[in-house]
Formats: sequence, structure tokens, C-alpha cells
Amino acid sequence: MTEPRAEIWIADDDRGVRFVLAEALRDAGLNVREFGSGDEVRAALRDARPALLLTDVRMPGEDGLTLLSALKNQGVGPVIVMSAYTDVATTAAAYRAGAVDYLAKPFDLDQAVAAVQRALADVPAATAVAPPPAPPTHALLGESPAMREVFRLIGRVAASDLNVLITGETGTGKELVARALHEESARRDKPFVALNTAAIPSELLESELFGHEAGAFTGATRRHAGRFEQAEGGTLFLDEIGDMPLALQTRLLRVLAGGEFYRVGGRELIRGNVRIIAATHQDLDTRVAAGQFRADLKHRLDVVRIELPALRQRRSDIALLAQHFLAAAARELKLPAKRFSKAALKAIAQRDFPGNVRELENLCRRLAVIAPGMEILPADLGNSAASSSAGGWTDGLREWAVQALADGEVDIHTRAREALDQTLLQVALEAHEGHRQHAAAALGVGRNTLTRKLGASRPRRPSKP
Ligand SMILES: Nc1ncnc2c1ncn2[C@@H]1O[C@H](COP(=O)(O)OP(=O)(O)OP(=O)(O)O)[C@@H](O)[C@H]1O
Repeated sequence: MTEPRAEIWIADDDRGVRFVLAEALRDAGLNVREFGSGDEVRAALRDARPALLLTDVRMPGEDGLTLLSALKNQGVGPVIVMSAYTDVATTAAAYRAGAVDYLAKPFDLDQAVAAVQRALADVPAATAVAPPPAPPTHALLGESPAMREVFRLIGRVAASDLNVLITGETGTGKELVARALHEESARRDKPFVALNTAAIPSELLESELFGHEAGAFTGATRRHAGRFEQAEGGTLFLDEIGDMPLALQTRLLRVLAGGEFYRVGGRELIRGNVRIIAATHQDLDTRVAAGQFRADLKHRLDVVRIELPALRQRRSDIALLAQHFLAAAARELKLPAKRFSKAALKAIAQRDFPGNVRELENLCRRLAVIAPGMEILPADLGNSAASSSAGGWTDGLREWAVQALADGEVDIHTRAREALDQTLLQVALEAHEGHRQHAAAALGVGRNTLTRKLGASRPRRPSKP
């Protein structure tokens, strides 16, 4: 028998995985012992302890995560979990159960050896708290390497109280990621409060955030708890943080630095315990450089950055998401469940989706309602998507552009885009009796986008959003 404390244990029911991994670790000069199940590991623990354990999640008998929880306080070294399941729930459960790292199968052997060496070098850090697991209420889907990396990052930072900045184009799932971070954290039983900075008139934003006392300003008849207070003990999600006015940025920075604030018109100092997750579709560095965003606030918020790729940059997720949204729409609207033909799925995956996942979701909802057959064909997509063949209006546009260029006009792209936006927004708002959320959904854009575009054309009204 080899020295127990110097051993690396591998538990995996797949002999092939065990074998190549063991060989690679031995090549790196480590002592390795192999196990085919969690039960075998338990048995071996009667007279030995590993310096590090690498375990699969799904194994016959006891699974890897149960094994992991049972090993707590048993003097077992750091544990690395390996799994082909890279969804947020499994990844987060692994970290929660005390894993120090998570290897997504199939993994690169050099990467696995490096992870083992890193964990061995870092032994004192290998302790973790384990709040009771609760079923996640978010459903963040994706199998692309880019999304797996996002899940890994969520699993890794959810349990910490670090501020997180989520970046990505509109509709890429920033709010869903923020919810996942909350659900997977120890704060999950406390409130998750979201505030969309862009959707609230700037003059109301301060009292929305920090609350106000009765009589603080005209119209403030009662004391009002701000979002900071509502989120006490939980998570505050500040969406579209890039749009926050500078004066309020200064105030927010002070609160983040000191953890204390006053309500508007108030004298009582309130101490808050809130985790901040911020999101932006804009490039904050550019806004900092332009003097529109405080660099020091950016540093406070940008402790951990999660970048969500545009949907067109992870096309391998499109089919999965489309099928999910189609089935969800059928359930929700109580319609018969249609299916995509192979060709339709392929055609969808080739689209660009400027509105990202939200646009795909809207397309699937429309298809659930209007596609004629039980099987959705490529031809059905053309009818429901706003494509360039949407009618004769591009002919008129062409004429206008030819004339404008001939007249030597500059910047016609901006003008045309504004005209297009305003036309679509007005039509959609009229069709939905001014209801912004419905109008945005009908257009396949986010509510934030709609509000932003409306704001670009008219002065903001000091009313409720
Ligand atoms: N990976 C995903 N799996 C399942 N649903 C998703 C995923 N990403 C986004 N969605 C869905 O797409 C829609 C848009 O997501 P979300 O609101 O989180 O985007 P966002 O980036 O915050 O958008 P905005 O910048 O416009 O606020 C939501 O209905 C969300 O449930």
C-alpha cells in the first residue's frame, strides 16, 4: 500500500475516464488510486484518507454529490467534481457541497492535472459552507461552451457576497443570470429585488432606491421604503446601470462603501445588508472614458464580471432554446404541442437574432400560435419573423435613400433608424393601448430597449413607468 496522505483518489464508474486520468496524474508524479463507485470510496475511507478526491457526479449507487456531503469533516482533502452535466444547478450544488473545482466532461487532461495541482497547492482554502439545497426556480439553459463557462462562473461566485457585473446585449439573459446567482446563494430565502435604472425617470430614481420620508417632496404623502430596504438580507439587481445619472452614481458609491444610507428627507441612518448585482448592455469602460460613468463606482460593481455572449455567438444553443420556448408557450397558452422540423431548426439556428434570446422566445411564442401544422416548417418562419421581405416598405426606403444621398445629406442611417424605431414603437403602443410591456413583447424587443428608444425621442415624463 502507498502512503495514504499522498494519494489522489479518482471515483468514476467509467473505466476509460479513470484510466486516462490516472495515467495523466501519474505522469505528473502523483500517487493515484481508482474507485468504480462512491461505495468503494466509503469502504476505503475506513483506513485511509486521500490528499485529494476527484469524483464523478452520476455513478451507480451513491452519487458523487451525496458522497461529497458525507465526506465533510472527515479529513478528506479537497474534492474536484467531474461531470458531463454542466447546468447551473449541478455546478452550484457541487460547489455548495464543498467542491473546490468543477471539471466539465469531456475535459482536457492538462486542464485536469492543472486543476489537481492548483487544489493541492491551495489546501487551506478547501473548506466550504453548505446551506441546504433548494430547487432552483430559474431555468437558464445552454450547452454551448460559452454558456457552460457562464454556469461554472455562477456556481463559483453565487455563494460569495461579491458584487457581480453582468454584461451582454439586450435579451441575452442578464436578469436570469442575476436570479440564478441569487437562487444559488445563501440569500435565496430573502428577497430578490430588481430595479431598472433606464425605465425610471431620473428625478424619481433616488427615492426609488433609498426610499423617502413623508413630506420629503411634493407628493410624498407617506414614508416609502426604497429598493435597498426591500432587498434587505437579499439581492438588489440594478439593471441598465450605465444609464444611472452621475449624481446618483455618487450617492450609490457612498452607500456601497459605507453600507449605510438615509431615506430622502430622512434623518435616520439605515444600515443595509444587500448584495448588489448590476447589469449593463453598454460598455462601461467607454462611458467611464467619456466621463458619463464614475470609474470608482465601476470598480466597486465590477468585482466579478459575467459576460453573456450574443445568441449569434452561441448558435449551438439555438435549437435547444427554441424547442424549450415552443413547448413552454404551448403549455402556457394551453395549445397543442407543435414540433420543429429538422430543416426549420436548422434555418432558425442560422438567423442573427439582434434581440437575442428574447427575440427567439417571441418568435417561438408566435409560432406556437400561428404556424398552421403540427410540424413547423422553414416556410412558417418567414411568415412570422420580421424579415426584410416584410412588405413593399423597403422600396419606399430605397427611393428616399437614393434621393437623400443625391442631395448630399449625411448621417441618413441615424435618421432612418430613428424613423423606423419611432414608427414601430408608435404602432405597437397604439395596438396595445399604451401598455409598454405588451408593445415591447409584440415588437420582440426588451422593455428596456423600448423605454430607451422612447426616451431618445421625447423628454421623460415624471410619472410612474
Ligand atoms: N439561457 C437562457 N435559457 C432560458 N431562457 C433564457 C435564457 N436567456 C434568456 N432567456 C429568456 O429570455 C428573455 C430575456 O432574458 P433577460 O430578461 O434575462 O435578458 P436581459 O439581458 O436582462 O435583457 P435586457 O437587457 O433587455 O433587460 C427572458 O424571458 C428569459 O427568461
